[in-house]
Amino acid sequence: MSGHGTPIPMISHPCGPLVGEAHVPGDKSISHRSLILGAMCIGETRITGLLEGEDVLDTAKAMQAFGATVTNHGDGGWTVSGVGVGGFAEPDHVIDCGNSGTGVRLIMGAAATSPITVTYTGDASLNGRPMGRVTDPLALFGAQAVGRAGGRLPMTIVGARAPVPVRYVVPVPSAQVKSAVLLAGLNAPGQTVVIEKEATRDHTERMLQGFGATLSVEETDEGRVITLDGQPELVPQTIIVPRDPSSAAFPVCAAIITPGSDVLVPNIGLNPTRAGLFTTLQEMGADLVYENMREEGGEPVADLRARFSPDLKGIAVPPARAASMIDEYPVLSVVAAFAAGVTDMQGVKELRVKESDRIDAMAKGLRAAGVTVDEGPDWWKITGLGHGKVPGGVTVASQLDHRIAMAFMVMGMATQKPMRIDDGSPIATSFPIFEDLMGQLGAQIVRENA
Ligand SMILES: O=C(O)C1=C[C@@H](OP(=O)(O)O)[C@@H](O)[C@H](O)C1
Ligand SMILES: C=C(OP(=O)(O)O)C(=O)O
Repeated sequence: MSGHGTPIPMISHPCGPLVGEAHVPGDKSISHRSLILGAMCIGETRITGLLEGEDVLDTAKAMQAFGATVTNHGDGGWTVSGVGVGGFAEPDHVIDCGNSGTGVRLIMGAAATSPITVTYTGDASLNGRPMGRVTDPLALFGAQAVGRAGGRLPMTIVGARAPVPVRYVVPVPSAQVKSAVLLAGLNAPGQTVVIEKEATRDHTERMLQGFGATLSVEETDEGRVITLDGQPELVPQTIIVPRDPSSAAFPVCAAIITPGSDVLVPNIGLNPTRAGLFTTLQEMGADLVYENMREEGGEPVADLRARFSPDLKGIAVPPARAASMIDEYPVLSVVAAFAAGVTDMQGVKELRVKESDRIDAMAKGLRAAGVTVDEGPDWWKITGLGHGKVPGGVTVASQLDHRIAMAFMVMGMATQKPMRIDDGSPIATSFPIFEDLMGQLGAQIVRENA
């Protein structure tokens, strides 16, 4: 859906200890991919634990527009009856991906090597984000894109009639770009090769292999070289979506900064391409432990136990870790405000092209709340004030960005005065049960005018 309707202002009041279990929803990245790959098989893919957030529901609608049958059976159980690789029909309406960069970029890739013409749009946030990073490699396959200035949505892509395989070095660390190229490569003959200099989340590679594609990954001096054999017959799967580490970040960070807290977040995937925040928090001195470490579906999984951490210290976050925690910097910057000393985050220019410019959005709110933030094009530094010393007491613009909205709601749990956001409605894109879940732990988040 484009836009988020009426804004929902929310206030987070300083609260007592957060205690209990936090069952966060399914992984957003894996949910999108389950629907898209399910639509590219002949036969029925079964999915349990799908994230039923707006971003993923928009992808489900898009898959239907391409001819797949997507059915919600309740309780997170979904099926997708696909149309096969190269089987996408031309949609008879514009594909609206709402707020979702992942949704639109992966779908553009999946559709670009079929002989169909598709027009894409989104909300004001998505329509401001760069799409050239995807349409440039799609042009190499033979797809032609016409969008607004600067490669922005709304945009029409005329799919390649006779796609050719591609060898592409991804110029920015982006799993969305890598995935768009691999999904386009599915319907090109021969081998498509994607090279990434920095490893990004590898769900597409793992899931393509799981769906029966022939795909290899080689670590070379050039980077990670991913080779995909085109035009496979994908085989429908049964997928259990793990819980989202990027959503787990919010109750974990809230517990770490709120005195007396003890929160268990069960069943969180710790794929190394996603778990950078948790390592960073441990290096800052957080009382965060992995309990019940195990393997599920070939991925490391643990229950995360986070307790109030009185002796947090600022650290330099290694730039090489950025991709593995890219969506977690907003909430990390909140934790940094409660630490002693400086938290230095380098190599993070991708933060400036997310749902908002996340460095700018966080810096504005943190500064208004009494915290010193220094920033440059691809870095920022937070000078922490320590526990109990962060003033708060301000309203922040969430800028159609769910992670900004949730980060400031977490902050308000431990500031001296409440934190208010002008609009909490974007939270529903990735974490629709956020308010209830945090409320059950003891948070006091209230909707204004409710
Ligand atoms: O591939 C994915 O599922 C995602 C990749 C990341 O984006 P980029 O590829 O733009 O870094 C991340 O920020 C997004 O939330 C999900
Ligand atoms: C960046 C994000 O999502 P997307 O790019 O899919 O909009 C996110 O969820 O933090």
